Amino acid sequence: MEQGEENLERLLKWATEIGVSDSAISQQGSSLSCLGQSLSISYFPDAGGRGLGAARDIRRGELILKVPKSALMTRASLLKDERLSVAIQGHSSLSPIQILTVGLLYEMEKGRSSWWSPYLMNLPHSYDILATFGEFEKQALQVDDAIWAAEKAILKAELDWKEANALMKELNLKHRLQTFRAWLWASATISSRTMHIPWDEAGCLCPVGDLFNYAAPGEEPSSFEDLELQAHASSFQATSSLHGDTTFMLDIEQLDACSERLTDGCFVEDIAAYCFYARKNYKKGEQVLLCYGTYTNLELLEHYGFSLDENPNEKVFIPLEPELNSYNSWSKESMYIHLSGKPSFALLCALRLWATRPNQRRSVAQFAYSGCQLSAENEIFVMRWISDKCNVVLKSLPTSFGEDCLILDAIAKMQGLHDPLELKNLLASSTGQLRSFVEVNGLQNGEGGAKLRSSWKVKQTMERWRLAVQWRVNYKKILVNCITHCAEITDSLSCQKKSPELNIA
Ligand SMILES: C[S@@+](CC[C@H](N)C(=O)[O-])C[C@H]1O[C@@H](n2cnc3c(N)ncnc32)[C@H](O)[C@@H]1O
Repeated sequence: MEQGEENLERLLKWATEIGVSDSAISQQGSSLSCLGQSLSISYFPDAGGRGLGAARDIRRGELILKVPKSALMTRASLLKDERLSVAIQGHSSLSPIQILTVGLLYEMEKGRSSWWSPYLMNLPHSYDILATFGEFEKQALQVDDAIWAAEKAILKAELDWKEANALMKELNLKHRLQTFRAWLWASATISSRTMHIPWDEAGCLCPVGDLFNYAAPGEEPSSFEDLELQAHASSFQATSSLHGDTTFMLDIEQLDACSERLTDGCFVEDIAAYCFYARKNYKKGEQVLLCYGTYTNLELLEHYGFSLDENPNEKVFIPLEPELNSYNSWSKESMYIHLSGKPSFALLCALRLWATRPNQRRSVAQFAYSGCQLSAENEIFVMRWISDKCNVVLKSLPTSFGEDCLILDAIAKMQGLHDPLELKNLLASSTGQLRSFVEVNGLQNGEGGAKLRSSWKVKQTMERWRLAVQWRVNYKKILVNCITHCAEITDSLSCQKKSPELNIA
């Protein structure tokens, strides 16, 4: 058996002993594995890698996993260690997340003697959140807002680490656990894996529960989603009561308590356990996904180290005239382009009003705010204005959408090639941004292919570079879609204007 498999087996055995269960019927200690009834660990190459699959057909709203409070790694559970607890008292300025981060490193130091060791040894060895990006990957984001987000994330991580240095020294952590690299690992673990708990803003690490990969919530308002889920949950409550097992209920208050993070998992006070509920029906073998919250791709990259090609919550902001804000009460955050390329409701309203003669604005404001077109001329002006802005943004970036798609293909090819000779030839023939990657990573000599294949660091840089290019491809795709959308509207309105009986102006 491979080391990875052995480690997973150890995790499942330990989790079973401490009461983690994917079965609605409590079977602490009586089952060989805490999984197998509803879920099983599988590998999903296109959606998060290691994750949890349905071990049977699952109905929406069903409780699929329960992790007792005693298994959660929280600040409170870590601070049961007296040495840590005493040391922390002298560092009251550290934030809850900094304390959880130090606590995690402190447990890592304990190695096999840590109570959480079966869990800790199954954590990823490295992460790709924005704070881990080097200069090359950061610049590969191309868009100022994204580069700033990366810079901010890196500076924040450095500052947090420096502030926690004294405590780590006092705890006498091994040198390698006191490095910025180790800090990045621990803070990325916390950023990408913690779940909300009502009693601690730092959240908790939830063994087994943190194996669920992410699915974005749809476009429907979350309150509607919640209501639907609540309705289903009440029927689940009735069913489970029939079995005389009232512990497996998800009531409305508990559901409301599910917060920004894993919104379909929440801590249920009555049974003192973290509970996970299926957000839709699943067929046996399908990956069971969880919604960690509503995130744009940049936010996903920042906190979780991945982005989605089809993220319904993606937003692309285009530069707006400063005076635009004085004509409306929409916030800047509400004026953006959707995944589909369509302008947001607020952006359209604001621009329609802004494009109206000042002395007419008052009289048409009501129409504009209800989302109506004001006239064909007005709409055509607005569409052309948006389209021009999108074009300006696209042209200001160093590479085009088409070039980026080719770069992504080339990266995929490099990541998939295993023959050093083929890799060497590919590297030798590289041009443009691929050439820059080759040079920055010292791959230009004859050994480049072998280095690319064997160096963990180069592979990591390439994966982060891929993530940056993938992010900007999706960003540009939305701008391209928006230009197409604007052209379609403009064309159709121009045609209508030419036929007087259809003129809507
Ligand atoms: C809570 S963990 C999920 C389990 C994780 N795959 C593992 O092997 O431990 C969250 C991490 O999984 C990965 N992930 C989750 N959902 C994903 C998705 N839809 N696409 C790509 N990566 C995803 C990201 O690396 C993210 O930081």
